Amino acid sequence: MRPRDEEFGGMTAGDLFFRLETWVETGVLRALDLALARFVHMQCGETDPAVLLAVALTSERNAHGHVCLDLEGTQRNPDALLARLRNDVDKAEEVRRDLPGLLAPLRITDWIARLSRSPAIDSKLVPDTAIEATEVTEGEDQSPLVLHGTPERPLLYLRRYWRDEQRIRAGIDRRLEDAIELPEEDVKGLLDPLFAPAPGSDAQVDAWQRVACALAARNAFAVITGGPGTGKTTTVVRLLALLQGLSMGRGEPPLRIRLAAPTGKAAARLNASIAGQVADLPLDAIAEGERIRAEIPTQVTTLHRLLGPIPDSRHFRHHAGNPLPADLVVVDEASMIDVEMMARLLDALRPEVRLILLGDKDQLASVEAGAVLGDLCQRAREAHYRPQTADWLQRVTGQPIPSIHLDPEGRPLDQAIAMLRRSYRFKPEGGIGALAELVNAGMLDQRPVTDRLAALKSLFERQQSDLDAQLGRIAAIRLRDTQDTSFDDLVRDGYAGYLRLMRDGRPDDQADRQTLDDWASAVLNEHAGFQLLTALRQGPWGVEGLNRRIIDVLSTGDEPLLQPRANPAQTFANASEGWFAGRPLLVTRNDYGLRLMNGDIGIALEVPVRQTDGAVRRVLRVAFPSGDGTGGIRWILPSRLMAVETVFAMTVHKAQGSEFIHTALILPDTPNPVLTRELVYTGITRARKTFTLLYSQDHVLADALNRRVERVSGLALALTGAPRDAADRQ
Ligand SMILES: Nc1ncnc2c1ncn2[C@@H]1O[C@H](COP(=O)(O)OP(=O)(O)OP(=O)(O)O)[C@@H](O)[C@H]1O
Repeated sequence: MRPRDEEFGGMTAGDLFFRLETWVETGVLRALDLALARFVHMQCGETDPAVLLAVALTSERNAHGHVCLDLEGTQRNPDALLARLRNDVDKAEEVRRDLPGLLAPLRITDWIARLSRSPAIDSKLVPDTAIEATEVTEGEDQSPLVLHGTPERPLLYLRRYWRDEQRIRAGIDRRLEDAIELPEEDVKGLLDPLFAPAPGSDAQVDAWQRVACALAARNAFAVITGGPGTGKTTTVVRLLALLQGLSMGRGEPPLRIRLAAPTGKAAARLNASIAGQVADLPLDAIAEGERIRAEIPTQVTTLHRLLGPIPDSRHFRHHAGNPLPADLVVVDEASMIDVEMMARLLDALRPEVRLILLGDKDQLASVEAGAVLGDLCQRAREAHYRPQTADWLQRVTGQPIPSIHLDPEGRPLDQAIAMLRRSYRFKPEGGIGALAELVNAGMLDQRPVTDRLAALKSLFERQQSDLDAQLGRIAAIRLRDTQDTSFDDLVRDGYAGYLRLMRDGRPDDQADRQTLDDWASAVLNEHAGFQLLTALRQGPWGVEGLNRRIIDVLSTGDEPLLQPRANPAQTFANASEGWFAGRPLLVTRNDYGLRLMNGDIGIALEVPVRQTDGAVRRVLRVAFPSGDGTGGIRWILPSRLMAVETVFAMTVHKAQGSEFIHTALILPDTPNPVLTRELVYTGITRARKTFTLLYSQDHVLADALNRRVERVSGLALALTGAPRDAADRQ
C-alpha cells in the first residue's frame, strides 16, 4: 500500500515539478535532470513525487561524477547535494530549505518501498550479506532506472551506468576467480636478475616494486598504484619481461601486449619513458634476454584508439563480438578512466586476457561518472594480503610481507593490488614530495584547521632556504587579487622563455622546413617549462579570466612579448579566443582526421609561405609535436582546429596525465566545492621540479585541504565490501 501522501508533504507530481523548476533556475539542477523526471512521469506513468525526486537527483549526481544516487546518504546529509548552490542567486534560501524539507518526513524504508513499486525502476536490492556473491543478470526488464545495493545502502542508477558497473564487476571478478599457477622457480629465476641493481647504476632494491611485479604476474587482473616517480613504469616493464620470459620458457609464442592510456598526452608521456626503460632492462643474465626485449612493445596508444572508435558514435570496433587481438593490456594513468570507458575496455577483452592498471589512486578522477581506480584501491595502503598470498610472494621475491599488511579475511581483489610507496623523483624530507604527502595522506586529518594551515605554511617556509633540487622546490605566494603584481611577475617569468625564443629565434623568410621544425620544437619545449593551473573555468580566477589577464600582462610593460592586436579585426576583449603568434592552444576533443588528441598542446607561430607570385607572406600555423617519437612537428591551419582553447591557464582536470617543469596552482578567493584535497594534490604532482601555490585567502586554502572528492558507486561496495565514508562527500 502506498504510504500516505502527507509523508511527502501531500504534494503531487505537478507540485514537485513546479518546485524543481526553481531548482533549475538557481542552477542546482540541470534542465536535463528535470526533463528525465518528467519523462519518467509521462512515459512510465509514475506519479509518486518521492520517486520522481529520486530520478531527478540521480541524474544530477551523474553530472557531478557519481555513478548513482546514495539514498541513505542523501537523506542523512541532504546539504551535500546543495553544495553547489550559490548564495548570491535569487531564491537560493528557498531551495536550500526545500530538499531537507522534502526528505525529512520520508523514512528510508518507505522511500525504498515506493521506488521498488515504481514501473520506472527495476528493483534488484540484495541482502547485505549477499552483495559479494550475487550474480546480477540483465534480464528482460528495460526500465530506465535500477535500484541496487543493499537495504542498508540502497543505490539508484540510470540503467546505463548500472549496466556498465555490472560489466566491470563481472570482468574483474572473472579474472580474480583463481590465481594463475606459475612455476615458482622460474618466476624467482627471472625476478632476481630483473630487479638486481646493475653495477654502477643508482637503482635501489625496492621490495614493493618486486612484490607488485610478482603479484601482478599471478593475476589476470591487477593494479599497481603509487604516487609520482614511485616506479610504476619501471615495475611494469619488468613485469612484461617476466611474463614474456615465462611464456617463451614454456615454448609458447610471445604474448601480444598492448599499452594504452586514457589521453593522448598521457600516452605520449608513457611512450617517452617506456622506450628508455625497455632499452635499459637488465637482461644479460637471462636466457634469450634479447628476444624478450624485442617482444616488449614501446608504442603506447590512447584507449579510444585501442578500441577503434567508430566516427559519430559512442561505439567501438572492438567489443565482445569482435574482441581485441591481445593477450595482455596495460593501461597507464588509470585514475582517468570513467565507468563507461572501463566497461567498454572489459567488453573488448576476451575473458582470459590479462589487464593491468597503473595509476595514482589519489589523483582526481575523470570528470565523467565514476572513479574506478579510486574504488578499486580503497584498501591499497593497508594491503590485506592473505597468508597464502604473502607466503607465495615471499617464496618468489624473497621479501617477507610485514604483518600489518596481512589479513586472513582479505578479499580476492586485495590479492591483486600493490601500492608502491617510495618516490624516486622526490625525496620525502621536504619540497614537492613532502608537500604532496602532507596534502594527500590524511596526515592533516587529526589536526584543527589552523594547525593544518600552519603545517603547510611552515613546509613552504622551510623550503625557501633549501635549494636542494632533488627535493623539488616549492613556494607559496599570497595574492591580493588577480591584479596583484606578484601574479604578473610569476606569469611573465614563466612564459617569457618560449615567447622570447619565438621572437628571437624566428627563422628568416628563406628558411627550409627543417629549420622551421627545429625552431617550433625548441619553442614547444621551452613552453612545457611552465604552466599555470586553476580549479575553475569561469570568473577572474578561472581559465577564462586568467587567460585574458595573462594576455594583458604579456602584451604590456617594458617588454611586450605578445601582440594580440596584430590582427586588426580582433578586439582586445576577445583576445583569448582570437589568433595571435605565441597563442598556446589546448585541444579539447579528439580529432582523428587531424590526428590530434584531447589534451595535446600546440602553439600558433608565424611562418613564411611563398605565394604563387613568388612573394613571401607570413601566416599563422599551429605547431604540434608529431607525437610519433621522432621529435617532428605537424603544422596545422588555425581554421581547421575545431575544438581548441587558449591555455595560458589550464584546469587541473585537463592537466591530468601531463607534467610541467614548473607548475603553479592558483586558488580562487572564495570557497568552492570543486576545491578538494585531490585537486590540490593533482596540481602539486604535475610539477617535475618547481611548484608554486598562489592563493589569496587562508580559509579557502583550509577549505580545500578539508574537502575530499567522494564519488558514489556500487563498485567499491561490491568489490571490497567497504563503502567509502560518506561523511564528507561532496
Ligand atoms: N628502485 C629504483 N631505484 C632507483 N631509481 C628508480 C627505482 N625505481 C624507479 N626509479 C627511477 O625513478 C624514476 C621514476 O620511475 P618511473 O618512471 O618508473 O615511475 P612512475 O611511477 O611510472 O612515474 P610517473 O609518476 O611518471 O608515472 C625513473 O627515473 C626511474 O628510473
